Amino acid sequence: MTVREWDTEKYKGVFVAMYSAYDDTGKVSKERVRKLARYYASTGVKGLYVGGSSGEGILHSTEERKQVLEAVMEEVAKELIIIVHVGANSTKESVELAVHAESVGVDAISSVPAIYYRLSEASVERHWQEMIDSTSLPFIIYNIPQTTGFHLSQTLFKKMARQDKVIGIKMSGESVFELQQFKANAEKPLLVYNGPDEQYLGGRIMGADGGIGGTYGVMPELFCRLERFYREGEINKAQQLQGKINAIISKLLSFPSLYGACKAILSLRGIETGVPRLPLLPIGEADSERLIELNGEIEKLTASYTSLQV
Ligand SMILES: CC(=O)N[C@@H]([C@@H](O)[C@H](O)[C@H](O)CO)[C@@H](O)CC(=O)C(=O)O
Repeated sequence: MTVREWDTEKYKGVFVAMYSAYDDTGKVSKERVRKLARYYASTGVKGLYVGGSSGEGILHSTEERKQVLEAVMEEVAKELIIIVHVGANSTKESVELAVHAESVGVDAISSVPAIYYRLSEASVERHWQEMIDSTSLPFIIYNIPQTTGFHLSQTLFKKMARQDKVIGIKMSGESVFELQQFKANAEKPLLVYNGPDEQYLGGRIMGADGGIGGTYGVMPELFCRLERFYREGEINKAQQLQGKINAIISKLLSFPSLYGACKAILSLRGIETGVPRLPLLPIGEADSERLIELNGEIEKLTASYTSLQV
């Protein structure tokens, strides 16, 4: 069998886990999705991760997930690398989304294990395998044990990673040791993405090839700067910037919902994405002053770092 060589370079770097975009009645708005994607295309990020946790994919109908992806592809497919999360509770729906993703030309598909049922490794393996076999696209495992409850073992990971089409893992668990182990245990060069935005630098130092994160969405230029510091070996500067980013993330996490806060910040910048879908909470009036202040802080920090780019 010929081993297919993927251009893994194109998958390395900063990927925004893109938020959902709804109209004012809560329906998915293709127009707003396009506007959000266009904004990210202007910031220097490598690509987008569509329909993941930050994208609320799991709260959307299959049709809505297709609509979101189509809007993204229509707007930025030529400029950004697009990875789409196709994981759903049933394998059947996940496969349908994977096939659709291939038909619109994404660069890779990705999936969490199915949630709700306490699944065996064999079950998760089969779930992923059906998706992998349904397209000719590369596949990126999405490991996020704190939300799915599924702890991916190195054994299953190793087995999955032997396949040509499995090119990477998005490691949203918090252990950078485990992240490093995924990299070390793959029997081929394999992409590892840092998941926790608070330790982007830590993940990179321990072997990640880039990151996929939700809070990048309100400060994409800062994560691009952090990536650049790391690539240029400016570790002290990178450490300082990571500290400043973390102060912002802590404030974002102090609101009733992280996505609500991020979406409200985008709205302050004229990018409307609506409020998150329940049960994720919106941000109330009482928090608006604090949000304006935080947005100002992010913009000031971004300006101070982008002025460094000559
Ligand atoms: C557990 C969790 O949700 N982690 C987030 C982070 O971006 C996270 O929101 C951030 O580090 C703030 O804690 C990402 O790893 C998830 C992600 O990329 C996604 O939206 O799919």
